[in-house]
Amino acid sequence: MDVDKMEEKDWKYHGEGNKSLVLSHVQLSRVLRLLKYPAEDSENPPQTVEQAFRQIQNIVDFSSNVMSSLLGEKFIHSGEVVKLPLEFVRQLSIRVQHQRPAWRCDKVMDIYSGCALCLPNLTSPVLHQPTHTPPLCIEIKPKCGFLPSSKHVSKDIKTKVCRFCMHQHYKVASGKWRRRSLYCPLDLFSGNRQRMHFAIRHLIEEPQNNFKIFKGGQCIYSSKEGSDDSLDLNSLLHHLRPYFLYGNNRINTTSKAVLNDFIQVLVNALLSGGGGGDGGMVTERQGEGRSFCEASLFNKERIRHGSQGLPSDSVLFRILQTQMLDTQDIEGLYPLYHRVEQHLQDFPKESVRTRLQIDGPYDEAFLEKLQKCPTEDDGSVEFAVAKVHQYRVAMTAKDCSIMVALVPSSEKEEDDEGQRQLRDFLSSRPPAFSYSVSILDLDPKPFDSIPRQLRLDQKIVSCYLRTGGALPKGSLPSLPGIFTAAEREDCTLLFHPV
Ligand SMILES: O=P(O)(O)O[C@@H]1[C@@H](OP(=O)(O)O)[C@H](OP(=O)(O)O)[C@H](O)[C@H](OP(=O)(O)O)[C@H]1OP(=O)(O)O
Ligand SMILES: Nc1ncnc2c1ncn2[C@@H]1O[C@H](COP(=O)(O)OP(=O)(O)OP(=O)(O)O)[C@@H](O)[C@H]1O
Repeated sequence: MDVDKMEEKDWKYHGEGNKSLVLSHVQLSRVLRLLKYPAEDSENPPQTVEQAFRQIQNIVDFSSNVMSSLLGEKFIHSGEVVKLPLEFVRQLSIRVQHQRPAWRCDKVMDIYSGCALCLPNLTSPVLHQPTHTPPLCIEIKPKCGFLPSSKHVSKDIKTKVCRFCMHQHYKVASGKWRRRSLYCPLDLFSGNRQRMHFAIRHLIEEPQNNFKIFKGGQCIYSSKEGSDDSLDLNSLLHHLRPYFLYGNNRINTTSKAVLNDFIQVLVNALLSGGGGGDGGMVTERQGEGRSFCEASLFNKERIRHGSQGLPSDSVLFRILQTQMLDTQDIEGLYPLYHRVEQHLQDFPKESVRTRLQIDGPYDEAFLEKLQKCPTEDDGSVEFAVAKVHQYRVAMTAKDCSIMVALVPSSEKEEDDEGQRQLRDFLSSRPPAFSYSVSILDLDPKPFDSIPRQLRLDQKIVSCYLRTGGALPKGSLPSLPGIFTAAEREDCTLLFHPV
């Protein structure tokens, strides 16, 4: 990308999270990810250009040297740091301001450093040929997929109800979201198609910041964050229908069938090895007790084919394994964090912080530290720091997103259109898609975010225990058309035999 020839008109607002704002190129399959700062800092940049550059380089290094090795290279696009003309950044910041959701405007885009991360645009993959049907890209932020079993967990409820489901109560109580999502990550990570299907329906019903759909690079379905606007399922179905018309269903494809087929294709991609293909070996998951959340509405008695587990080359398996590097739970980790903190206070030289790689560099030595961490605590600062590093990596895996790009198989790939239709007709299967699976948002979590984690954990658990898992009236999702009353009663009605 030639940064000297950058023109504002070629870039548009694409999206944002808590700490970065993303712009996409109108023609090239590229995005620029810029840092955000608290609005109070908008007059004075909170860090120097060198620090901003280092922060973004750290993101690239962490993704390419650490997360890529744990999650699998094939899923990762680490990108590169670019230095943009300041005037270009300032003009863009003004141009995109009105498109930003109000609830994200407590932070402003960094207009001082000119540093940004340049990445492939995962919502308009290059494998798409412009003449054909645009790709559908589905973004899922799955969050934590297991229940802790650490001996340090002090509240029994944490071993029964997953963090996401408990957190929903806190989010509704604190006004972050008006309605509770009934999505449960443990269902998505189960590897059981029925449970995964159930989980995805709940993501569609109440997407919050966990689910988005893009068509040809445009976001066509997401929560209108902070607003009470109801979601438009009919509009979504209108977009999806052309992708799922096939065989004898060409005319009479019901909304339910379209949605079921869409979810089935998505589940296939999530269980696959990441780029076409059939998935490979099925690996047994951890003990059943850790993989069911008591707050999930999925009726576990109804599982028809037992728990299949996740294929070891699937994106969900890799993410879950990395999340499970959090072996101590925040309650067990905090004293180890405290040991490191104490050591840094006792030896305040910068060289100590550097030797322990508290703020990077995120290189092979960092990866080795966390991979070679002994199982027994010998009381050393090295043990504590390795556990903290593992925890931070697990945090990143608990907060990353998956992007699944679905491209309808082109006529070329399908030997002959007529034959394809006949095959679809005979098999009553949805049409074929090629797909690619990527993981985004693999930033390192700062060392000093750990005390906040402990406080948040305590707030979430005490809120859940205080309310007994009950929610205020009207805070349950109610998107017409996703679940009928009967389906809520019996989720097994939802599924095609597979
Ligand atoms: O703590 P959590 O689980 O609420 O996760 C935070 C996310 O909230 P969520 O619950 O997904 O809505 C939060 O997402 P939102 O701002 O709510 O969209 C961020 O991803 C935050 O990460 P960071 O501080 O920006 O690096 C996330 O913080 P970390 O815990 O990953 O630091
Ligand atoms: N490479 C990419 N291609 C396409 N879209 C992207 C890409 N990277 C990010 N996005 C979009 O921009 C949004 C914000 O990006 P991202 O999740 O990285 O921000 P963040 O501030 O790190 O989020 P968080 O709130 O989790 O900290 C994403 O949800 C996604 O929709």
